[in-house]
Amino acid sequence: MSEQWWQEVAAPINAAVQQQARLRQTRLTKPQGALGQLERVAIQLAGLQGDPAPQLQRVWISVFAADHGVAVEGVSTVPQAVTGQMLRNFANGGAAISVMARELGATLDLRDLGLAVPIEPLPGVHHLNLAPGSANLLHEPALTPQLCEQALLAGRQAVLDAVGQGAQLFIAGEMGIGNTTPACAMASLLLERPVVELVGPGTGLNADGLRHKTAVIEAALGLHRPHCAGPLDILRRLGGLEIAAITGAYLAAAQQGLPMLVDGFICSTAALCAVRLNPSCQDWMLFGHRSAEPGHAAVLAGLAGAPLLDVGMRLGEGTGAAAAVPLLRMACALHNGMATFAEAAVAADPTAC
Ligand SMILES: Cc1cc2ncn([C@H]3O[C@H](COP(=O)(O)O)[C@@H](O)[C@H]3O)c2cc1C
Ligand SMILES: O=C(O)c1cccnc1
Repeated sequence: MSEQWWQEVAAPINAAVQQQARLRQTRLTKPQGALGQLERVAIQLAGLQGDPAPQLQRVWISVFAADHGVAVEGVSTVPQAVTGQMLRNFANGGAAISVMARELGATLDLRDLGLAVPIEPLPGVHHLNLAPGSANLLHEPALTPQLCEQALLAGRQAVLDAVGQGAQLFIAGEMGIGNTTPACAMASLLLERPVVELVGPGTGLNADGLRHKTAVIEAALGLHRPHCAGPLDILRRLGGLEIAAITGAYLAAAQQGLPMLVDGFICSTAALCAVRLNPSCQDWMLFGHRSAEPGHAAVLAGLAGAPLLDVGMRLGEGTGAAAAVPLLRMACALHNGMATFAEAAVAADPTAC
């Protein structure tokens, strides 16, 4: 493997199959474009899967958990111990993403990159324990170059495991108390937008809390901005273990030819970083929802991403992506199962005019 594996170009899209799917959509018994985004995503999935009849039976969800040193600055409403407690909840089946994975018949894969408050080993969870969370980005880089590299590779490994199990769609989720702070800091530098336009309440900060969080992020940017020459510096200095792992996962998914459905603000910021590191991975991304976290809209715009849902969710864990899977499955079923004008003997074929 080359030193910078993430720069290897993404898998090619099957343009011929995509064109075939586009043509089929014009022949199905409906006015042109009447199924809106459902048409667009079915065509996209056909091209990505290289299959004129795209399928989404096997969905894989990897949730990456890690703590953040900056949490000690009071940028979240809850203590760091909640990261590990929620990981246990994921494993025990009680978290939102656990329920959604069951409902979807999806694989729920859990990866612990490093917690500040250790928990007992959980059966079925990959405890990587790279570090006891990231360092406090208010005072120093969140990650060392070595940790950043290890976290990127951990994300890649999750994708390789998903591919090995025959996954047809990859969803990344995150759990890390305080992680809307690093995500906001990264988004501010990646998009060159002021912090105030991107910062949000995360778990539910009030106005005072939001002002404090904004000041912390601005101070951190003052420290790191002069040292950030590109997306890798931004990831390493301002990100965190799970954000780097998700970035690595997205890069690897595109390289492996595995379509991915991106979640909310934090995952989308990792997606933006992945696209800045390797623009070829963008074609493999679909976007599940627009989170209520205010900065998400700007990050999506930076990715030219059209989210399928906008239902006021702001949880993370991969839940906004998981919520969109039934809609994607519906899009595939319509694409594969509807009759054409010729088959149904419907004389309203717009392509015949
Ligand atoms: C019980 C609980 C479950 C969660 N699941 C995801 N998050 C979400 O909230 C955190 C980010 O918000 P902030 O930056 O304000 O800490 C992340 O862990 C994210 O996944 C949760 C947060 C809580 C409290
Ligand atoms: O959009 C997200 O990913 C999000 C928003 C708030 C808290 N945690 C995650």
